[in-house]
Amino acid sequence: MATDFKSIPLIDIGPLVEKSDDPNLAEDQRVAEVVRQLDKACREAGFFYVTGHGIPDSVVKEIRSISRQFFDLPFEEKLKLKLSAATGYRGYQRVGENITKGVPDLHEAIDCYKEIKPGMYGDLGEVMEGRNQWPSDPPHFNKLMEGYVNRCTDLCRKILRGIALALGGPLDMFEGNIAGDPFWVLRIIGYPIVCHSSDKEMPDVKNDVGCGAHTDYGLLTLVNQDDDITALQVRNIDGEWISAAPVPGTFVCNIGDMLKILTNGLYESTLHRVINKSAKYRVCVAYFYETNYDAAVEPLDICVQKSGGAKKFDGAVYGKHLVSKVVNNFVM
Ligand SMILES: N=C(N)NCCCC[C@H](N)C(=O)O
Ligand SMILES: O=C(O)CCC(=O)C(=O)O
Ligand SMILES: [Fe+2]
Repeated sequence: MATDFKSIPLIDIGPLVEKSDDPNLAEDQRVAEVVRQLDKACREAGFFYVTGHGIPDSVVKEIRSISRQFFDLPFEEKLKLKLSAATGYRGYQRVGENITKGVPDLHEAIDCYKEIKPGMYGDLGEVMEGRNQWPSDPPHFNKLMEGYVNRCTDLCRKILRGIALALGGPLDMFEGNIAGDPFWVLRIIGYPIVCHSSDKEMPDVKNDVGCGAHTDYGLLTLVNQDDDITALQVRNIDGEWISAAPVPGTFVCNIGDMLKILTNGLYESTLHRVINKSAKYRVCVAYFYETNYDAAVEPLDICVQKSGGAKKFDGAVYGKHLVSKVVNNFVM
């Protein structure tokens, strides 16, 4: 459960990352300390920074800088990648096109999802079927992002092995039917500065909130945010908004709805929002590590036992949860 946390903890997960494929992981004292910190952070805030993650800073920065290059393009160029139901909701959305709780958000973005081939998941997958739409310039945009997705996938699998231990379960607790074949989402997001009125990219956006309060949908999110702008805010149990100010070299990592269900609420998917009050356009690339697309997610027995013995949440099929969000996320 979220608490009245006032700041977001920072965890050096180096020992876990180095040893994550070692079958004796659980016996390592440095790993045990990381696991203890993960448990505390997940219980208290559902948000934490990670260092020692092993993804080179040069890669993390390049991902943001080529994203910024894309957002700098003329609107007409960006529109060539326009997202629609026909593209499987993959591609570019202009400022104000994404809505959160009925209000248009002050951000533009490219949404990408793991490929779903026609018929792969039957009716469950149909809405999300399609291939991603990548900018053609710079030519290596696609390769760079795909490489980044692979690194993030690998990192999240390792963090989840730590979380499995934190919950007192076996190392592979989230593999197999849960996330042995994890789905992923990548959102490349730009948050304009708040001001001007008659920009054609922002027809009717009277809102100055970059992204309204929401929870993420899957297991774990990795936020790669600009180093010099504080905009992401996390809500604590008293309703206070705690800033996740950038800490260079780290990712902000947070828990999604599927991990809340699996843990029977021991860990919560914490509400967060984004407000860019700075004088600079903000770039963020958010990677979402999800369960298998067709996973039927239910509270894990071990977590039910640890939380009083009663199931607090109904089960959910991840793909259904995603589709129910995605089809309501856009005004098009
Ligand atoms: N895949 C994820 N988590 N995307 C987060 C987007 C949050 C905003 C969205 N309009 C909403 O209301 O959910
Ligand atoms: O821009 C950010 O810092 C976070 C974005 C976010 O919460 C999301 O896309 O789900
Ligand atoms: Fe989010």
